[in-house]
Amino acid sequence: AAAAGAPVVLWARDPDHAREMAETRANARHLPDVPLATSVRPTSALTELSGCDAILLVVPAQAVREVTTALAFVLPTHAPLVICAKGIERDTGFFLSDVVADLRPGAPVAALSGPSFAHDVAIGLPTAVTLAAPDPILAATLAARLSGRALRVYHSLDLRGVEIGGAGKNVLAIACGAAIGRGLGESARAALTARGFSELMRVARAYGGRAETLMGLSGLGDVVLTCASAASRNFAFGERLGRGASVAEAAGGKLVEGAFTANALSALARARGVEMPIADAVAALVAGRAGLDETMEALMSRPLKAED
Ligand SMILES: NC(=O)C1=CN([C@@H]2O[C@H](COP(=O)(O)OP(=O)(O)OC[C@H]3O[C@@H](n4cnc5c(N)ncnc54)[C@H](O)[C@@H]3O)[C@@H](O)[C@H]2O)C=CC1
Ligand SMILES: O=C(CO)COP(=O)(O)O
Repeated sequence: AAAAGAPVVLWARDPDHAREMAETRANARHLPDVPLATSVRPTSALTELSGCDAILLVVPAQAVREVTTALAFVLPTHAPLVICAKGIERDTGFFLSDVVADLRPGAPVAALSGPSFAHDVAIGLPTAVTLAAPDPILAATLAARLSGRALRVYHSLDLRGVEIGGAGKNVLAIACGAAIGRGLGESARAALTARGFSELMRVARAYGGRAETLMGLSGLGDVVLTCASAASRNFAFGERLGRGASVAEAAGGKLVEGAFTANALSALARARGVEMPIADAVAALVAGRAGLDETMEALMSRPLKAED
């Protein structure tokens, strides 16, 4: 937002962290080598967001409810909340836009998603993402306001499709990481990526998402990035599981969204009669219900079928 020329209030819940960022003009905990733009003002006072005309919600998916509840008290109802988290609420199986809509009835909601490692965006490497909102004017306006020389933001009306692509690709990345970590090879990774993507297409269709959205940046684009790169926390988590680490060791204290989302995604699919064997396998692996070798064997011994 700052690179696109907007004045930005950067809220963090930890007062020490906000103070440190204001003093050092950097975020030593998350992006240590990137200076904060002069137009970014860190704070830990939520009330300072009350004058903002849009909010980018960049907290873990499982914290969206808590933070939106607090925000609902300070934001005017016309201010759009743009969900940047990628996941599904674990305890309820809710899509994040439904969590937000419940807490801020009638207020505008959008989602920003796509292949974009935070560090790449922060240092101004070329990146393209999708911003979706059911209101076409809101989607186009927000996309234009966030776009800059390095970040290209496409707009879309398909909020559901964008959410499912972003949440689902993290689950697939864990599967791909596990295959690589276990030494199953690049062909296995390609097979998991392609068959996993077809699972995402099926579940998205069942929940009203458009195939075109899944084929775009927020679906295929992010699947390609996250399933192929060891810089992805989800992929790296899977890779460590594949090498024999426990779930806790494999996470290494980092946020692994796919580990929280896998079971919820698999349950959403089941509820609409959609088959997602790869997502089911990741859910079982993460919950400790199955080992990697038996999981791979089960996937490989499924009945042969036509490719869909
Ligand atoms: N890091 C990346 O490259 C990208 C991340 N995302 C998504 O953004 C979301 C956040 O991820 P990151 O920023 O990378 O995670 P992170 O772990 O680097 O940072 C999360 C931040 O949220 C704060 N936080 C956690 N729980 C909170 C709560 N209950 N209330 C207030 N603040 C809370 C943490 O203190 C931390 O500062 C995730 O859903 C992720 O999938 C999306 C695209 C790229
Ligand atoms: O969403 C991302 C890139 O688009 C970041 O992926 P990880 O959370 O796996 O690091």
